[in-house]
Amino acid sequence: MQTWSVVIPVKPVSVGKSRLRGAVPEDAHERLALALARDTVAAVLACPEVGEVLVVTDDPVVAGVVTALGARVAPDAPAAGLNPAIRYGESGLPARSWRAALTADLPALRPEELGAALRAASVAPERRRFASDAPGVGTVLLTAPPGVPLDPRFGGPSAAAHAASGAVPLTGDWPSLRRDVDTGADLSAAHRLGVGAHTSALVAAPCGPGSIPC
Ligand SMILES: Nc1nc2c(ncn2[C@@H]2O[C@H](COP(=O)(O)OP(=O)(O)OP(=O)(O)O)[C@@H](O)[C@H]2O)c(=O)[nH]1
Ligand SMILES: C=C(OP(=O)(O)O)C(=O)O
Repeated sequence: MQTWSVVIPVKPVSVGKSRLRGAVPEDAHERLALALARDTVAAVLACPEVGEVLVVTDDPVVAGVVTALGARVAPDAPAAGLNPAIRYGESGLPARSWRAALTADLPALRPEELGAALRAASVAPERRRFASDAPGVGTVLLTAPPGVPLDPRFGGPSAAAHAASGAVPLTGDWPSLRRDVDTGADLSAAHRLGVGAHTSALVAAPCGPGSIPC
């Protein structure tokens, strides 16, 4: 079994997850953004295939929470957006490691599904691999074998961008891995799959009074 080093970029919660604003009361938005990242990082650290997690963030609260979970933290030194943050994080990983980048908005992530995706990424073809999000438009996971740069193309229709750059899609049935949360509807879908403890604590049961949208 390969052991993976995983980079997770996290935007400061004061500005992150802007498309999700309104899904919970305004005064809970930043706590929700923090909870999404916290549940994601906890699931990644619980995955036996993962040897280390490096979170790239300028948010001191996120940094404190993920450090307590067992992740390493690097500042977002480039301050130039998501892909530069991932490249910067990658530069801090062991040179000959199997590497992955994962978004921090996967609150339903199950460690066994991430592990299955990483195992699939470590067999032939030993190339850059990616897992698209549930709609098949974005990307949740990008991987590279030792010696091959991740060369991330996250943002917008990134599944097509990763494929065009030569990365090979991972085709497994991993609903919790593919369920990123950008909108209230995504949050409802994640809640139906079963979210981690911190997200769960902030999200009422779907379809009830005062609940997130169904
Ligand atoms: N360190 C860092 N992480 C980023 C940056 N931009 C996005 N991310 C992270 O990259 C992942 C995917 O980004 P999005 O899903 O678009 O998240 P977002 O930018 O917070 O969401 P919106 O404001 O709704 O666009 C999330 O884990 C974000 O926290 C950045 O400039 N720096
Ligand atoms: C950054 C990405 O995520 P989102 O769909 O949240 O913009 C992406 O899919 O490349």
